[in-house]
Amino acid sequence: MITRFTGAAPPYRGGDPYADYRLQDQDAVPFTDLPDLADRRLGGSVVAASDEFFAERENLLRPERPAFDPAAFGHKGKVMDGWETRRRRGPSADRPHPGEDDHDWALVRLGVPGVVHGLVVDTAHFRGNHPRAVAVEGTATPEDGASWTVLVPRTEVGGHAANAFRVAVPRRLTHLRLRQYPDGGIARLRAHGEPVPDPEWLAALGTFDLAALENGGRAEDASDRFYSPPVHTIHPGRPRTMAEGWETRRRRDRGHDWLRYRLAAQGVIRAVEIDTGSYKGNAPGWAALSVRDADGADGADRETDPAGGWREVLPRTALQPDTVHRFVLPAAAPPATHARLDVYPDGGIARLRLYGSLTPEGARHLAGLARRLAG
Ligand SMILES: NC(=O)NC(NC(N)=O)C(=O)[O-]
Repeated sequence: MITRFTGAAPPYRGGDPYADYRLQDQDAVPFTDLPDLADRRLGGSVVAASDEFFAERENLLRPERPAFDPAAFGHKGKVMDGWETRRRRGPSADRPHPGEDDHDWALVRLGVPGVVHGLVVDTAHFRGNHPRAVAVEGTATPEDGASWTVLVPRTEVGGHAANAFRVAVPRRLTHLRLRQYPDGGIARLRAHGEPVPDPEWLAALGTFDLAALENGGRAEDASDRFYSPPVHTIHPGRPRTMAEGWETRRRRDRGHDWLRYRLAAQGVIRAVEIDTGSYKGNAPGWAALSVRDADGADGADRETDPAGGWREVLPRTALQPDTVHRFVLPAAAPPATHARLDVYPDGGIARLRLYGSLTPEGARHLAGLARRLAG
């Protein structure tokens, strides 16, 4: 466990409900840079729960920060932005307390299967009604009789806190089981990790988006994360608002902003879609795309190459606001494992789609990875 919070938080006394929220220094939770594989926007779902009397299980995967309205009460009690079960009782008048192992559970299907490196069990706003302890298991075979691997053993947690756990289980998981002892409320569950695509599916598709998170792509880094994170650009679908893309702050220097991606595996990009959807007064003026092959023979020359191994495949090109731009790349585009989008001078990018196919080397790499992580 990374954070060490236990016990209840003080009752809410008015003012900012986050003023006394317990979150250790973000730097102590390094895995939150990795995408949340359970994110609802990626298709994550809470498919079942033992109980959800006070608050619905689906709240667990909502992407936004949990909200608290002190005045909101419904027919079932205080309206809570999380998953909250009723209070458990013992079997009889002389044994009024729940048994030692009594607990509630929720079953989560990840939006994107992959290796989970860290979990956050967020009890925001559950101050006197948070669980005493939690446990999390994972599997890739959720049907009856599935074998579950322990990711987090039963551990005491605190109320109104970000309870963070490092996970060291090198397996491709599709489902998680969250247990709370003996009952209570959990606002959010975040499962940060690396997506691991199904190589058979990608082979059947042939040509697909090599950058998409659901296909195993990653937004590795970006020049700016002021308004929104770079991972948004490889989410599925089109964004409905500016908040669902990647937007930089206004630059006041002579530089420019950029996004760097790791592709699903070594592949050849043939068609590029740059979407400035919703960015109307703040779309970049121009964009250029470069690729690099970290697996290829030219890797050795990278140290001496002034471009660091990057090859431009789309020269600096004007962009329109709120538009999907499509570019067909020259037939001779080089194989690549990474891509970089430079935007000039700053602005918002809603989505980047890099359609292409795996090289035989890339396909072999993904098949080997899936085999090793099948466990
Ligand atoms: N004030 C509460 O939150 N009480 C109860 N919970 C809800 N949601 O009403 C409870 O028993 O935990």
